[in-house]
Formats: sequence, C-alpha cells, structure tokens
Amino acid sequence: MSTPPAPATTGPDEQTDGTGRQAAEEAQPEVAAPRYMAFAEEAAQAGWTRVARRMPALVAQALSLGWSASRADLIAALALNLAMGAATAWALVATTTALEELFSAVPTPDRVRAALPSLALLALALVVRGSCSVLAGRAQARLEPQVELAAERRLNELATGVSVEAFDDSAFNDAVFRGYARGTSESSSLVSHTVDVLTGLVGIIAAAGVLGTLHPVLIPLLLLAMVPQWWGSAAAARLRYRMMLALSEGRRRKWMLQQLMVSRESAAEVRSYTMGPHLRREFDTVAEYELGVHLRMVTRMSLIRMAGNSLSGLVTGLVFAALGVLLVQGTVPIAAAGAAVVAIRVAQSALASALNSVSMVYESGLYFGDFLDLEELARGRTPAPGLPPAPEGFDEIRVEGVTFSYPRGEQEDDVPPALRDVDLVLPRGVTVALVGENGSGKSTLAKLLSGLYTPQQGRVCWDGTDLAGVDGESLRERVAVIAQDHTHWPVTARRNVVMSSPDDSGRLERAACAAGADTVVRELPRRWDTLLDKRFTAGYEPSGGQWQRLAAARAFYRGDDGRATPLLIADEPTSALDARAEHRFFESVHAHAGRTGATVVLITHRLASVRMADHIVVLDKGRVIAQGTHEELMREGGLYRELWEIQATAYRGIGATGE
Ligand SMILES: Nc1ncnc2c1ncn2[C@@H]1O[C@H](COP(=O)(O)OP(=O)(O)OP(=O)(O)O)[C@@H](O)[C@H]1O
Repeated sequence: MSTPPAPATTGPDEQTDGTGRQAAEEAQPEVAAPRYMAFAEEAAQAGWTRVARRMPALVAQALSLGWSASRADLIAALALNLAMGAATAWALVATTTALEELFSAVPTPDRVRAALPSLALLALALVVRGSCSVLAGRAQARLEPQVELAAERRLNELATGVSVEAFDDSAFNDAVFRGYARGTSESSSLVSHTVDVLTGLVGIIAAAGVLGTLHPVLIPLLLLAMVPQWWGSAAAARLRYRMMLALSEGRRRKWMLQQLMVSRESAAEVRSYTMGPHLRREFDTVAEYELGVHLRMVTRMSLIRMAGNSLSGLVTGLVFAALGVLLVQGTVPIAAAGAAVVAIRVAQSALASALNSVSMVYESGLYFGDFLDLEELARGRTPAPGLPPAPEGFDEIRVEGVTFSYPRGEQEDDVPPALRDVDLVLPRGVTVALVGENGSGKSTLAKLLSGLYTPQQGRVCWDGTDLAGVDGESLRERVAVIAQDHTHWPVTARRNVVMSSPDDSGRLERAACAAGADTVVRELPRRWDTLLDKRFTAGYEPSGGQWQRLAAARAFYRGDDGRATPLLIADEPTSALDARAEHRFFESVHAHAGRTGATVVLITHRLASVRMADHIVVLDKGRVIAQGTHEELMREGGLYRELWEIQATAYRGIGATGE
C-alpha cells in the first residue's frame, strides 16, 4: 500500500508548481503518473486563446459524433435552436413595435388598441420560442445517450480488436482506463455543450441584430454590458480546471481503494490481513484532501461570482445611463431604448450561457481527447485486415531464430528478452514438453506458438507459412489452449466450455469426460446450466481444481471440432488437480492426440508427467539449452537431470507408508 497523500494545507494554486503534481508525486510515488496528469496540466494552463484555437476542432468532432449517432436528432437540435433564435428576434421586434405604439402621442385607449396586434405577436413569439426550447431540449436529451452508446460501442470494438500485446503496454492500459473512466460519458457532454454554445450564440446574434436595426450606437453599448459577464465566466472556468487538476490523481486513488474494499477478489485478504481500517484511513485522507480543495474552490468561485455580478450590475447601470443620455439627446427614440433594455438582458444571459458552455466544451474536449488517444493507440495495435487465413494444419511447426521481448516501459531498457534465438522443430502428432524454472520463457513460447504474440526477430512457421503473415483469428481457431491463468467466466458451466463455438451436446460430454469435468458438472445444482459466479443469485463457485477441469474441457471441446484442430497447448493444466485427476488428464491428452493426430505442447513442473512426452525442450533464461527424450536428457546431465533428481529424491525419501 502506498503512503497516503499528506492532508493539504495549501490549495492547488499554492503548491510548488501550481498544479499539485509535485505534491502528488512526493506523497504517493507509485500512483503519481505524469502521463495520466498531462491533460490536466493542459487544462490548468488553458487560457481563452488556447480554448479558441481548439474550439473549431472540438465543434467539428462533436458534430461528427452526433451525426454518426443520430442524424435526425442532431439536425432537430440545431434547427430548433436556430428557430429559438429567430423567435427571440421576433419577440424583440414585437416588443419594440408595441413600445412604439404605447409611447405614441395619441389618447391612451387608442395607444393600447394600436399596440394589441404587436402584443399578440409578442405572445405568439414567446409561445413559439418556449415550444422550440422544449423540443430542442428533447432532441438534445435523445442525442446524448445515443452518442454515449456509439462511443461505448466503439471502445468495446477497439478493446476486443487489439492484439493481446497491447495489454502488456502501460501506455495502452492507461489510455483504456482514461477512455473508459470518462472518455465515453464526456462524448455526449461534448455534443450537448456544443449545441448549447450554438444556442447562446444564436441568442446573442438575435439580440445584437435587433439592436443594430434600432440604432448602430446600441451595439457598442451591448458589448460593454457583456464584458463583466465574460470576465466572470472566464475566471470561474479557469478555477474549475485547477480544481479538476488538483483532484484528478486523488480521484483515481479513491476509486482504486474503493475497488479493494468492495470487490470479491480482495475481500478475503482484506480481512485476513486486517486491511479494512488501513484502507478506510487512506481513503479518508485522500477524501479529506479532496474535500478541502473543493470547499476552498467553492468559496473562491462564490467570490468571483460576487465580483462578476457586482461589476455586471455597475456596468449595466452605466449602459442604461448612457442609454438615458442618448434618449435625452434624441439620438434614440424611447421605444428603441425600452427594447434595448430587454435586448441587453437577453444578450447578457445568452452570453453567460454560451461562455459557460464554451468552458464545458473545452473541459469535455480534454476528456474526449482521452478517447481519441485510445482510438489512435488501438489503431496502431490492431492486426492488419485482409491477411490470408492460416493453413488448415501442418506437418511440422518450425521456430526459427526467435527473439521476443514484451513491451517495455520508459525505464525498462535493460530488461532482457523473454526468449532469445530459439530454434525448434515440432512434428505433427508428437507430444512436446517445455521444461524450465520459473520465468525461463515457457509460457511465452507457448503464446508465440498459439499465435497470440508475434516475435520481433525470427519466424514461427507452419510448414512454409510464417504465422506473422496470416489472419490471427483463423489461426487461433485451429489451436486449442489450456491457459495457465485461465479466466473464471461468470457465465453458465456450458458456456464456460463451449465458449464461442456452436453448442453440441455430444461434443460437450466428450470434452467434459476427457477433462474430468463431467464429475464437476454432476454436482452442480442445475448441471450445465448452473451460473458459475457467486455474485449473482443461484450462482455457484467451483473450487480451484474444478475450474481447472472446466478450462481443460474448454480446450478439448475446441480441439474436437471435426476439423482435427492440429495443435493443443496445455500450460500448467494440472497445477490444481488432485493426483487421480492429474493421471486421468494425461491419459486423456494422449488419447486426444492419438485420435486427432494433434501436436501437444505441454508445460508442467511435474517431471513425472513430462517423462511420457515424445520430446522434451529445456529452457533457461529465454534460451533453449537442451532437448531430447527423457533418457537422452538424463544421460546428458545438466539442468533437466538436476530438476528431475530434486523431485525424485523428495519422493524416494518418503517410504510407502509416507514416513
Ligand atoms: N505480460 C508480460 N509482460 C512483461 N513481461 C512478461 C510478461 N509475461 C511474462 N513476462 C516476463 O517474461 C519472462 C518469461 O516469462 P514466462 O511466463 O514465459 O515464464 P515461464 O517459464 O512460463 O514461468 P513460470 O514457470 O513461472 O510460469 C519473465 O521474465 C517474465 O517476467
């Protein structure tokens, strides 16, 4: 667990670099992630020039997102907002006309009568404006979830389409976190706030247009009245960015702590190691820091608003005084002055909402930028389409001069490759065991053989075909894998075995029997239809060994697809099995290989099981250091014999009675 961040005694502005980053790095080194905070720094530096520069691109992105999610709703939202602007202008013109009639030099009843048509038009304009506003709100409210869903779908497509290697890259994982955390939800906010900006602008243009037609001198007065509003909104927006920056790292930390407290996976260890109070304490420290920043910001925000409102009141008073002078001078008639008062109020409120929306568009744009970053990163990690399908099978697999490294972080240049200059030949129909100490590269080699990874140097070929040049999906369909870290799928037992293949009861029973999963399923309350996840009603939790049998059944099911899947890879398939189940499993593997003619690649630390393999490959620090049959390797001496003797001695030392 990390050292919690020290409770803040200063606001984000007062911290060393004004961003809170230095404080975060000192307080919680392992979660201080400069990459993650990069966007928040940008936000902190954001001035209106930067916002204005980015605005066209953001608006274009928002419109294209909205367009792809629902054209009809986007067009409706924009058209109705324009109609609202037109209705505003119409209402202002009707107000002016009504005022002209009301201030004309005729008896009062005549004035009122003359003003009635304009008042009726004003009422109609307000009704139209109100209806347009409601309908525009409806279109926007319909658009938002559709945009969010489109973004979520895109993200799911990206996440499942990238090569597995992407998940070993910290930059990609970071991008996935940020994309899922806020990128998708902010896509709808981006669209919605963009429409709000347009609404505000239309309102201002309507007011300015009407004022311009009344008298040109009213336009500068309108601009003057809007200055304090501009200042207040800009200052509030900057403050909000700073708060977002100061809190972003803490929020991520709080989220992680909450996951530890509520997730089923960590529930047992949280209790065994009495981590509850520690986690709560750390959560409180981060939360109090966050609360402190928040409360300070609320106060400062209120002060800014107060200053903005006072200034706005003063300037509005000045503008009205100037209007009075113009009235006295006879520059503007009284009706125009009255309409100008209404128009200035309309423009001020439209400006406030437009500016607020501009800052929201910018803020959403930053988060949506995370989504775009992820899209770009994923594009570079998605296998090229249109490659030819993998061969149906092979006479031999050749591994030629293969060197492979996992993606490395910034400070990991000196990490040695997981595999170095590996040369191997795996003929069809043989059982090959990979042996070696922890970290020697066995699983990595298995992943290269199954087409999950591609080597940086060298080739893995099925006969003459380099696997790097074939369609990955078609290749993986021809390989059955029992993974070392197999997934406990939270679905029914049947789906856990069948996975994405067609459901076939005969095939299911054969696979279950071969893996010893038949006895597991017999004990389940609803047999194959039992949900294997305790978090849901009627869910059942298999034991570690039972899960492993189901994982093995999964591979046998895949391998029994009628096309004779040519390769079965079993990585530590019996680590959780009892002795009887282990014995039965190896018999099944041999029977499966005999029946289908598949090549079996077996990884296990239990050398008694390795002995039965046709060929044994010994790995050490990513290199193949020996290979041959059990007898050959024993004669040769070396690591294999050493490991064998350690295990044999342990058994030999125990007599038949176990003493
Ligand atoms: N996803 C990964 N990202 C980065 N490095 C990895 C990854 N998986 C494995 N490694 C590294 O590659 C090396 C070989 O690991 P590998 O899992 O292939 O060993 P192994 O022989 O299967 O070990 P074990 O017997 O413990 O299962 C190790 O140094 C390991 O730290």
